[in-house]
Formats: sequence, structure tokens, C-alpha cells
Amino acid sequence: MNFNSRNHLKDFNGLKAVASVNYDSRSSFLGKESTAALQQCFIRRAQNHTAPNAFQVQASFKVAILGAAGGIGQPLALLVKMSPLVSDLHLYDIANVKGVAADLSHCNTPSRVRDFTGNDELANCLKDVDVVVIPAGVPRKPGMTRDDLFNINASIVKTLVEAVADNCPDAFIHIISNPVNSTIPIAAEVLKQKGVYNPKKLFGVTTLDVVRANTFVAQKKNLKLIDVDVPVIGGHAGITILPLLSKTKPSVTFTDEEVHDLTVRIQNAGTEVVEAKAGAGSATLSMAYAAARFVESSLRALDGDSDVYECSFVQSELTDLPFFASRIKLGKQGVEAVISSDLQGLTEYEEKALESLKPELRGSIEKGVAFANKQTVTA
Ligand SMILES: NC(=O)c1ccc[n+]([C@@H]2O[C@H](COP(=O)([O-])OP(=O)(O)OC[C@H]3O[C@@H](n4cnc5c(N)ncnc54)[C@H](O)[C@@H]3O)[C@@H](O)[C@H]2O)c1
Ligand SMILES: O=C(O)C[C@H](O)C(=O)O
Repeated sequence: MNFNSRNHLKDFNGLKAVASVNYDSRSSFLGKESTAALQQCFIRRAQNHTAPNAFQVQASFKVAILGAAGGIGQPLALLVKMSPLVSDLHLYDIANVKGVAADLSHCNTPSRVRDFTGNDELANCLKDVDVVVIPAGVPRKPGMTRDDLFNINASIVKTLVEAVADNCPDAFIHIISNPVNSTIPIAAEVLKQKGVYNPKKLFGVTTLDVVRANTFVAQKKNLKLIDVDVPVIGGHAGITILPLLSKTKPSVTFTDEEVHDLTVRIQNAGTEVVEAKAGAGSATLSMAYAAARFVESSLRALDGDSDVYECSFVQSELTDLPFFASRIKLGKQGVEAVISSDLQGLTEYEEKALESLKPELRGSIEKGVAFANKQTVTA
């Protein structure tokens, strides 16, 4: 299939044909369109940077970033500011967000940037927002697990999701804050308590695992990076991150040793960055890139694109676990379908790894659920 237009970019500076990439089967590719659309967007901007009104395109969605002054929040805000689909970009943080917004607002891209800080302004930040992205929280230092962040980040996520429930219950909610395996169940419980839980609109952001898998596989097998797509399932911590290398597109064969080495590298990639940063935090730039891709995919789905696929940690019936990361089809109402075919015909290695990850993932999910409900009882 030759795919050569995106609705929202059709009128972009009079140019058509944004992602002119050849697809044998678009449905078998994950995120390729978003990546291509974003890349083309940047190319267009670069080509037209002298024309002040070059980027007046359909821009109608409101995006809020909670934790916008942080290591992820700032580059993510910049990337979202580049999106032709965004009309309003709301930046919220408990500190230093005014300067970030002032700085960003000078970019001559269509969206209006506003800053919000403190509890009093959170409601205004969230009003009428279509997509809320939450990277608020503390990052790991060397020697820590993501679960070690639970005590601080669980409360942060709970408070922020309560505000989302009160002010924009219909928004897509993207949660980046770790431990994702627990913060998504916390968010689900909070939304249930508020009577506004829509499982189709709550997403744990696992896009970085896919981005890493694609990069490492392309490097290892000397493939053109833009073509590579590896679904990553399970959760977002250690062995719960399970790349399905047997489902790599384009089809490629791996030795047992390659499968093992790549799987372990993808599972430990977050730790690789934490150690390299030596106490200065965890992945921020690659995470911002991955989160921007997930935002762009969500906006395309909201805009009516009927062919948007990403991996995400969502409520799921794919396994016996209540939440599970897998490929999903995104639509205007959120998760339109959970793609079950990826779990069929797994290799023995993948089957074993899938069974091994379940106890840890179940424990993290239950920990989140218990936290949200305990807080309610004692509140
Ligand atoms: N899902 C993933 O793949 C992934 C990848 C990388 C990092 N993370 C996680 O993302 C989180 C943020 O990482 P970072 O590097 O940006 O950290 P950071 O410390 O640089 O930034 C966090 C920001 O959150 C803000 N914040 C704290 N409490 C807040 C509150 N109640 N309301 C609003 N803002 C608040 C802080 O002021 C800060 O600006 C961490 O938990 C990290 O583990 C997840
Ligand atoms: O590793 C971390 O703590 C941050 C994030 O979850 C990552 O995968 O990079």
C-alpha cells in the first residue's frame, strides 16, 4: 500500500504528501507513521524557517503537560510545541515553569503556550484539555529500581489524576511517572473513585521501550532504522519489559545469543542511562522523543486518522493480568482494539519470558491498587 498523505498536514504550507513511505501493510507497523510525520514536520519547518506564517495549519487540540519544567517535561514541551495539531499547550509544574513557558512561547509555531503553577492553577491548566501528559515525579539514581520511586511518585500521580478527573475527565491520560506498572493502576482506581474511569483513555507510556528496541535491532542487524518495528509487551520495569523479537518487521532472523543479548539490553536500557548519568537522573531526551511520538499518535487518532497503532500499558484482557502493555489501535475514543495477534506463535524463549514476568507485574499492579484504596479509607 502506498500511503502518502496525512489529513492534518495536507494543507501544510500548500504542500501535500507528508509521510510518503511505502508500506506493505501499514497495520503491521508500529509508530512508523508518527515518526515519519514528525520528521517530515521538522524538515518542513527547517525548509521554511524564514517565512513567518509558514506553519499555519489546522491546529485544534489542547495538550497539558504536568511536570513540564523537569528533565522530560522541557524537551517534551518543545516537541509538542512543534506539532501542527496543537492549538494550546498548557505547562504545569510546582517550580520554574514560568521561564520554560516564556522561552517556548517565542517559537513561531501555531500553539499558544501558557504556564500554571501551584494547586490553585491546576484546574485552569486542565480545563477542556484533550490530552494530559504526566511526567511529574522523581527519577531514579544508580542502584535504585523503579519501584523505589513508589513512595514519592504514587502520591504525586494520585493527586494529579484526581485533578484530571475533576477537570477534564474525557481527556486521554498519558502517564510517564514511574513505576508505570503501579502508577497506571493507581490512576485507574482514582478515576473509578471519582466515577469517571474510562479504560480506553488511560495509557502507561511504554513507547521508549519500542524506540529502544527498534534502535538496537536496527544497529545489530544493520537495518534501515525507519523500517524497523519491534512490539514490546508486558510492563515497564526490568524483566516485565518483553520485546517480541520474533515479530520484528521487517522479518529478520536472530541467533539465540542475539535474542538473549538484545532482550537483556532493551530491558536494562533505562538503567544504562541512569548509570551513565551517574546521579543526575534518568532518560529525559529519548523519553521526550518517545512521549512526543505517543502524543502525536493520540492527536492523529483524535483527528480521525483510522490507522494509528502504538504499544502502551493499558487495561487488558490479553492475559490473566488486569493491565498489560501490547500493541493497541488508537481511535477518537481511545483504545479501539488491543492487538492479540502479537501473542500468537511466540518462540519458546518469549513464552517462557512471558510467564516469568507475570508474578512481578501482578505484584506491582496490586501494590498500586492497594495504595489508591488504602489512601481513600484513611482520607
Ligand atoms: N515511562 C518511561 O518510559 C519513563 C522514562 C523516563 C523517565 N520516567 C519517569 O518520569 C519521571 C520524571 O522524570 P524526569 O527526569 O523528568 O524528572 P525531573 O525531576 O527532572 O522532573 C520532574 C518534574 O516534576 C515536577 N513535579 C514534582 N512533583 C510535582 C507535582 N506534584 N505536580 C507537578 N509537577 C511536579 C518537578 O518539579 C520536576 O520539574 C520519573 O518518575 C521517571 O522515573 C519514565
Ligand atoms: O529507567 C528509568 O528509571 C527511567 C525510565 O523508566 C527508562 O526506562 O528510561
